[in-house]
Amino acid sequence: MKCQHFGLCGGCELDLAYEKQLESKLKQTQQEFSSLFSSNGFSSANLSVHNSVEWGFRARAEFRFYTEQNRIHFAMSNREKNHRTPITQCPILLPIIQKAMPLVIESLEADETLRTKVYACNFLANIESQEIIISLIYHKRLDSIWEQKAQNMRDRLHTALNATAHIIGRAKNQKILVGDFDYDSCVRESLRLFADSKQKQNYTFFKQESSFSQPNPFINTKMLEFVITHLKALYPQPDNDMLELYCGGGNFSIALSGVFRQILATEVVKSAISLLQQNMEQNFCENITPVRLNALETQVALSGEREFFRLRGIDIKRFSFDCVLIDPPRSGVNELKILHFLQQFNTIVYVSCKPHTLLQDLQTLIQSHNILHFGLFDQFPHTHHRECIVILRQK
Ligand SMILES: C[S@@+](CC[C@H](N)C(=O)[O-])C[C@H]1O[C@@H](n2cnc3c(N)ncnc32)[C@H](O)[C@@H]1O
Repeated sequence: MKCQHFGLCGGCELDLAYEKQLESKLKQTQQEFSSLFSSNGFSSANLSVHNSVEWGFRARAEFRFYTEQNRIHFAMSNREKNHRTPITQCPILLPIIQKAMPLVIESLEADETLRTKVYACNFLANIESQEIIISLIYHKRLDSIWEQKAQNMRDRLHTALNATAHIIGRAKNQKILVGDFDYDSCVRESLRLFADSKQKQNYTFFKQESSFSQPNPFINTKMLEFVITHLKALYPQPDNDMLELYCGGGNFSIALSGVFRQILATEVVKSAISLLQQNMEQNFCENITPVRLNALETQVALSGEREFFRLRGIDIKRFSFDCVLIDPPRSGVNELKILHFLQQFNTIVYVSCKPHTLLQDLQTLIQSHNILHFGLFDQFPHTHHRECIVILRQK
């Protein structure tokens, strides 16, 4: 293992050659889903596996600080014990985050205002390693002196990293932005899909410090390509409409806007909906309608069970949905009413970060649908985590 903190920090778990890790994830998935596959007539040999870059892939990181003999360190908790391990490097992070880590420590050690009562630090960077947000979180009120010091720190980081650096100071009921953000608390990422082919799809996507964003941008590119490729085969012309639940800032919505005539994208978090609106504007996507509704509310609204003020001005009847895409949190859909609603669509795309809940939800969905494609994506090498995308079609 390349990392000196392996076994002490609670992050990585697998100390195996990368090919062996993929093999074992594939085997485990085939075993767990074998009876579901056979009852649905899907051959597990058709399960596709998508590898990640092995190191330098993670665009988000969260650390605590740990002070020992007047020296400040990044820290991670050990999985079993409630013990903080000092971290000096982390090779799974994007190169710009790895480069920024010792510079952050240097800045804190050199300045008492920045160092006092700081207890955590989050990083968010873009795939190109050209832009980074460093969030410093405090147990104290931040004042103008802190802001000036943070500005100096940002200028130093900017030069040392040869990249755009921003600092966010957070404390109770307080958030101070230090940097020239293009959009509130966001980094700008250039997505290059199908880079080696004629159907290149390049666009810009904003990722926000406080909202969900895909942690491994290399795997995210592969996930988007997988979904676009298979949906384009089902929908060669943009004549159909798609409903999306759990859309976040529009990672899938923006990528799929060329495949569909219209997309209705729903999500529970208000700031994620604003982020999606910003991403639509940035990419001139006029065929996406974002609405803040949770998954159950979406089902209730579209089934005509109740009217929502949040849907005022939106003519639901103008949509003719054929496809639904869902990307729920780890708990899955886990609601029979929503699963039955999903069964009304010809195509279901299920993006899952937890095979266990995916398996549970699929038990219902395969009663009406056949599995066409099943992709396993290695979002987090060196851990047991498995990300799956399943595309189902009505029987
Ligand atoms: C795994 S993220 C996926 C986001 C997006 N598809 C992406 O790729 O970035 C799950 C999203 O579901 C949202 N969410 C969580 N519970 C929800 C619910 N009950 N109804 C709707 N959205 C929900 C979260 O806010 C989050 O944005």
